[in-house]
Amino acid sequence: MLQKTKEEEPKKQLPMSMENHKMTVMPLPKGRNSSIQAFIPACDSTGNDGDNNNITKNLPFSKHLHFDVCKCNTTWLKPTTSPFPTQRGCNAVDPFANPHDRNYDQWIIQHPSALENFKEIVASSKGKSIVMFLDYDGTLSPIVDNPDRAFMDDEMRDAVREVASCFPTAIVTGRSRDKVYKFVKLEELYYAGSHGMDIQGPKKGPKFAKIKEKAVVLFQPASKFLPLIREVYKLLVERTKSTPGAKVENNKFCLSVHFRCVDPQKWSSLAEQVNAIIKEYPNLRLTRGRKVLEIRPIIRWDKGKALEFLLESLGFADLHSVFPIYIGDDQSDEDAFKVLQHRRQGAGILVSKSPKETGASYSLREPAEVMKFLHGLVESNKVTVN
Ligand SMILES: O=P(O)(O)OC[C@H]1O[C@H](O[C@H]2O[C@H](CO)[C@@H](O)[C@H](O)[C@H]2O)[C@H](O)[C@@H](O)[C@@H]1O
Repeated sequence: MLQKTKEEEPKKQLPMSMENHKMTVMPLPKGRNSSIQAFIPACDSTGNDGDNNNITKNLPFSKHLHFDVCKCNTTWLKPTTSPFPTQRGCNAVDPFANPHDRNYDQWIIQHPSALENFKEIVASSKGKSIVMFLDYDGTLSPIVDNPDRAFMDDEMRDAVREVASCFPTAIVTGRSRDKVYKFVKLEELYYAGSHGMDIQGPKKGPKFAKIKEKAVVLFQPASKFLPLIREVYKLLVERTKSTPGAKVENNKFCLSVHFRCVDPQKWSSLAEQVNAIIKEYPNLRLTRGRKVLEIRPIIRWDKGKALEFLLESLGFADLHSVFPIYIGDDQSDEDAFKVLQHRRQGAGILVSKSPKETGASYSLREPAEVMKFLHGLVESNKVTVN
């Protein structure tokens, strides 16, 4: 049964153009069991760790060819011209590789390394203003068992600080804004917490000429859901406490139920518990991340909408003069990749070591590569400026 939901319009003090952004109702998964299954990740035969639920084998090559930057079909035959050495060298397919590697090798042709194609990305951004969007978990910090200890190291912080000194930079995360700020600790950034439902501009005034000072003070399109979220948080804590390892995280406008430390035999019953609660609340919906179930208000506001909102608020609505770069690792980041695909603008970069169905044009394997990429951008900006 498709759940009938009320269409919720965020109350706005929005830029005029945002008023045209239609909210659409997200259909919830059909049927009890199918919805539960939809949220239970399974390890695949290639030995992936179960985070990557969208692993697809033998992806059709034409599926995600919405590249803003030129990606000639034959570039993979050439050795890399990137200044960055990578683990995999060039992208040529090895016909004798084992099936898992072959899947990766095919996938990487569609989503080539942002490091190996660094010059291409920079060339595409030439004459345009880069705006950086960075997810947090799995992108700036490694995935760890305890979400309260997902610290970002100082080297990464320096890299983000430097990038933010060159380009407007936003952290876009499922975490609460306060919590991610405690991890990142940089005042000069934009923060979009709770999957973009809690946006705040930099505490330190941005120095970019084009940006109106404090263009975004605070934007919280889901604020009226706050009492509901608090209520459901308590319920979830109460009802999941019998499942060892389960952890409920309050992300202010959304909630996370972590099952990374839960015995896989108990994943299904945990998902049933969560699902049963969500069924009682038609104004909430369930999505899935890396070993986490995410409970959010029904409004169609996500990381993609947050990206559009920030671009417009920053005065960067003009498609031709702006080059947004979005880096993220999780399912929720796909909403932002889709926006870039749709606008045929900028570059979406997925952080993943294994093939995943994605709307991102490029890939990076892990946070360490994200850091190299950020350093590269800073260096290339110095060359441009000087
Ligand atoms: O949008 P993000 O910044 O990627 O946030 C998505 C979720 O990230 C966090 O959970 C993930 O990272 C944890 C720490 O490494 C890990 O233990 C967990 O399994 C991952 O799903 C965060 O704790 C969640 O609330 C966010 O929804």
